[in-house]
Amino acid sequence: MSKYITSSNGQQDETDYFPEGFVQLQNPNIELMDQDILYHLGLGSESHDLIEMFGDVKFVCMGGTPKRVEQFANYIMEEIGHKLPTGTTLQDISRYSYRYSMYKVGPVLSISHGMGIPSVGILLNEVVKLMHHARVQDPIFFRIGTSGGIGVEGGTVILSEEAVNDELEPCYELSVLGKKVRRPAKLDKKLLRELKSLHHKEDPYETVTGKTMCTLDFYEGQGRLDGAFCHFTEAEKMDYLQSLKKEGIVNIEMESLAFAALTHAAGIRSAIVCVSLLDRLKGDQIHTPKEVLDEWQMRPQQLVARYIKRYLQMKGRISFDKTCGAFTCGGLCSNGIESGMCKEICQKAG
Ligand SMILES: O=P(O)(O)O[C@H]1O[C@H](CO)[C@@H](O)[C@H]1O
Ligand SMILES: O=c1cc[nH]c(=O)[nH]1
Repeated sequence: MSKYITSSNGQQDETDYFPEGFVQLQNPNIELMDQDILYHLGLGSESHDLIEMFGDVKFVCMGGTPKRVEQFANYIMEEIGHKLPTGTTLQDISRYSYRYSMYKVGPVLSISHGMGIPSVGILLNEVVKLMHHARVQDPIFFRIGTSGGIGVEGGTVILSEEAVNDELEPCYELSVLGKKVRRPAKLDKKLLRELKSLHHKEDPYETVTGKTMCTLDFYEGQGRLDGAFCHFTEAEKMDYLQSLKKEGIVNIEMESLAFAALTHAAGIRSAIVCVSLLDRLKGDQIHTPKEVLDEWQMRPQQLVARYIKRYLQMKGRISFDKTCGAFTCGGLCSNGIESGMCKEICQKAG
């Protein structure tokens, strides 16, 4: 029988947020090991000084392809005005793993996760351990992805409220020692609101929120008629997609369940920002020209970059008021900026 993982306080679906904000592992074995080899990242806790290399990380941004995460690394470098040491260029830190690509730009890590739950699941195990070994405090994870919209035009940016499986449950199921273990696939609600508030009226596209369905396949698994295998009719497909729409599903992709569940289980705040590549109620094949798709894929990156920039700007403006003995954010808190963000920075500064 399936069961929910329970946290140490015995609650069914809550994870503990550890006091100092360090990422804790829910695995006592790791501390007993002489070294921890992060095999798929090409890193290790003894072979590399992980605190020195990654201790200042605040944001971990993930996307499916090596190209996208390299592009995001270059883009965020421009946006936050990060300068590389003279004579150096951006390097793929995980290049010798031949699995994933990872770039570091100041407090931002940009990492490719490949396609599907197994690939993102393996990566998350190692990145969560990396955060732990590097003693990173309160990291925020983003998935910057693509998806098929349901009643949502191509080019629309979609913020996931929750990730659901194909039975529409917000639940990631994994077989552990032959038994099904279920973990709640929860995303951070406040982060979602903050991201939503960063959509600009002038943006030439819509930003919508809703449930994201995560599947194990791109073709039959997403009700496509154009795979190598198909034993259902167009009418059956349309009935199915319309039923998803009625349930509040706005897009379909292939990593959100594991991403939401594993970040939540690790006590890490996370959000998923995808662009829709097409409206699945209108077709299956992606006809849009490559240059247009490339521009669309920048849209989730822009939103996440706005969040990161604002966070860093606000952090830079925190000062200590000697008169009242409190940290102030240059008046930002009272100027309509999402107060949660200020509070988090203030608390950390304090
Ligand atoms: O665009 P990314 O982030 O790779 O993700 C989406 O694209 C892939 C399918 O083309 C799946 O992995 C799906 O989740
Ligand atoms: O339809 C789509 C488009 C991108 N990614 C998916 O998983 N499905």
